[in-house]
Order: sequence, then structure tokens, then C-alpha cells
Amino acid sequence: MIIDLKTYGLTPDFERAAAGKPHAKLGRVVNQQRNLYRVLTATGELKAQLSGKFRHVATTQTEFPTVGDWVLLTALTSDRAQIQQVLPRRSVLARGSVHQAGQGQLIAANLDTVFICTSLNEEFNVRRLERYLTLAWESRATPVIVLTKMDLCRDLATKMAALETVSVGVETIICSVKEPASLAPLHQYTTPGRTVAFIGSSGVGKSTLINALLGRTELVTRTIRADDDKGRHTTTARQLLQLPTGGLVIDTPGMRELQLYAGNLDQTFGDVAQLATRCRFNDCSHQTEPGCAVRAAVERGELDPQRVVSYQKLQREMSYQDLNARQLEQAKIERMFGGKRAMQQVVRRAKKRR
Ligand SMILES: Nc1nc2c(ncn2[C@@H]2O[C@H](COP(=O)(O)OP(=O)(O)OP(=O)(O)O)[C@@H](O)[C@H]2O)c(=O)[nH]1
Ligand SMILES: [Zn+2]
Repeated sequence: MIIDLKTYGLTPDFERAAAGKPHAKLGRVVNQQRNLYRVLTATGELKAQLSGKFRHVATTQTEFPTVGDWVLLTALTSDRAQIQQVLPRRSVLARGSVHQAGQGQLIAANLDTVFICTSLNEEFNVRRLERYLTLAWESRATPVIVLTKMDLCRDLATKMAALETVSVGVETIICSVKEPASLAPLHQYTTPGRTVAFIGSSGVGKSTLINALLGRTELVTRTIRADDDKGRHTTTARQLLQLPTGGLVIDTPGMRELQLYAGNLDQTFGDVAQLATRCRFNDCSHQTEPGCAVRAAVERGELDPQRVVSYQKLQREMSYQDLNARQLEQAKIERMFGGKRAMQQVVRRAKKRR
């Protein structure tokens, strides 16, 4: 069997990166189950594990392969191989602080587009969308907002207006699987060799959309899935699937479990960050400090106070990501009591009272 890896997204960049190792096999990770990977190579699919050296040398989570990665392998038997190296990624979707600390949990690599799905019925929530956007920007793939279940939406104009406050510079696609023509804009991102993924809360219609793009019922949607049936996938061995348009879609369990993590605050909260530069104090918390430009904007009615709350929440979470357990405890104490000494006083006073 000879497979043209270009149909699996191979680009000249990856070819060049592999050229230095002519004896190694080049392949793309199409499935990961713990330490067991399935890798598609020009001569077929191989079951692969990490080489001893790889495990020995790797120090952070982000160095390990994930679905979508291009890897170099040495074959052991006709269907088994060892992964020697992960080629530099074009993008990587992760939760946690991959880019700062290298310890985030990888979800998928080498994506061109991340479709952020949110349904136009009761699920619609701009703040949540904002967080998914942050995550997508961090990945270095291009985010595209997909508003699903248009057929169930009665106040599109209100929702679009709310959306515009956070979606600057991001294309938005409004669609419904009930109207196949509305899915056409998705196809421009799934041209041959391009890789996409769908993220968003449970039930917004990700599986339904992927099935529609695949033209077959590959993924079990909520309507089909019985209540006691835990598994969402049918017998699919691949988490990276080819679409009839020639594009590729990655759908891993991690993508479904994606927790909302903060990333580049300035990207999604550009307006707040801009205002904050005009606060009198550099480390202004925008709560009680004099000369706070952020609070002033809220008071003038120019900035949604809810947005400031989200910004501060994300800011706190971000600083948390890089702290170890002990530092976390310290930070918590500081927030509650204004420092360790203050806490000790609180404790002493409490003891005295007893
Ligand atoms: N009316 C309407 N229903 C839809 C549409 N898209 C999906 N649904 C329904 O929404 C429900 C959830 O769809 P799924 O595709 O399973 O949602 P999901 O995002 O994959 O959910 P998880 O697997 O839990 O992450 C199903 O009952 C679908 O039939 C749509 O465009 N219009
Ligand atoms: Zn301030």
C-alpha cells in the first residue's frame, strides 16, 4: 500500500524537517491511547511507542507526541515502530500553560483552523466564547466562530451584537444542519491537506457538524447515543479523519474535555488591557486604587463591568498556572488575608477568643 502523505496534510516544511533523517520513516499521528500511538506512513498505518531515548530525554509534557503531530520513526516489524522524534509544530492546541511552562496538556497539533462552536439557542454565552477564543489564539491556528442551530434562534440580531464585542478580526459562520447550504462556508477551510478541529461546550452540535462534513454517521451524536452508552465514537480507530473535500478533521477525547484556560489576555481583552495602561499604578487591580482608568471607563458607561470581572478572573487563573502548590497556597492566603503576617494575626486573634 502506498499512501500519498500530502493527502494527510504533509507540507514542504515537514518534508524538509524530515529530509535530514533519510533512514527514518515519516508519519502523522492519527490516534493516541496513552502510550500507544497509531501513525500513518507512506506504506500504511503503524502501531508505535516512544523509543527509550525519547522517554529519557523528554522533560515536559509538550515534548510528547499528540494527534496531528508529524513524527520520525524506526520500524520494528511490518506493523510496529518506535517514535524517535516529533517534528516542530506549526500549531498546537493545549490546555494549561504550554507556552510559558511547557507543562500544559496537549490536545492536538498542526491544526490550520479551530472552529469554536456555540449554539444559538440557550447555550449562547459570550464570556465562554471569549475564553475559547483565547485558547484558539494561543494555539497559533486560526479561530473561526461557528454559531450552530440557527434554526432554533429567534433573536439573532441581539446575539450578533453581543458577539461583536469579543469577535473582532474573527470570521463568524452562522449555520444549521437543517439547512445544508448554510454549511458551505465551512468547506473553504477544509480544502485538501488542511486540518481543522471543532471545540465548544457539550451539545452545541460538534459531532453533528463533523458527520455532515464527512457525509456519513461516523460519530455518535446525542440524539443517537443512548443514555447508558458512555462511548461517543463508533469503532473509529482514527481520531484524524479525511473529509470528502480533502481536508482533515481531528476529534480526540481531549478536545471534548477541553477545560477553559486562559491564554493571551491582550488578544481577547484588548480594550481593557489598553485602558489599564493608563491606570496610575502599574499593578493596579482596578478595584480600589485611585486614578484607575478601567473603573473610570465603567463609571462613564463605556465599559461593561462584567467584562472587567471576566478579565480579572482570567488574569488570576493565568497567574495561577505558573505557580507550584506551595506558591498557590501563599497566593490564596494573600488574597484572603493580605499576606502571611496578616493571616498569622487573624489566627492568633481567633485562638485568643477561644
Ligand atoms: N435543531 C438543531 N439541532 C441540532 C443542530 N445541530 C445539532 N443539533 C442537535 O443537538 C444535539 C447535540 O448535538 P451533538 O452533535 O451531539 O453535540 P456535540 O457538540 O457533539 O456534543 P458533545 O458530544 O457532548 O460534545 C443533537 O440532538 C443534535 O441533533 C442544528 O443545527 N439544529
Ligand atoms: Zn486600574
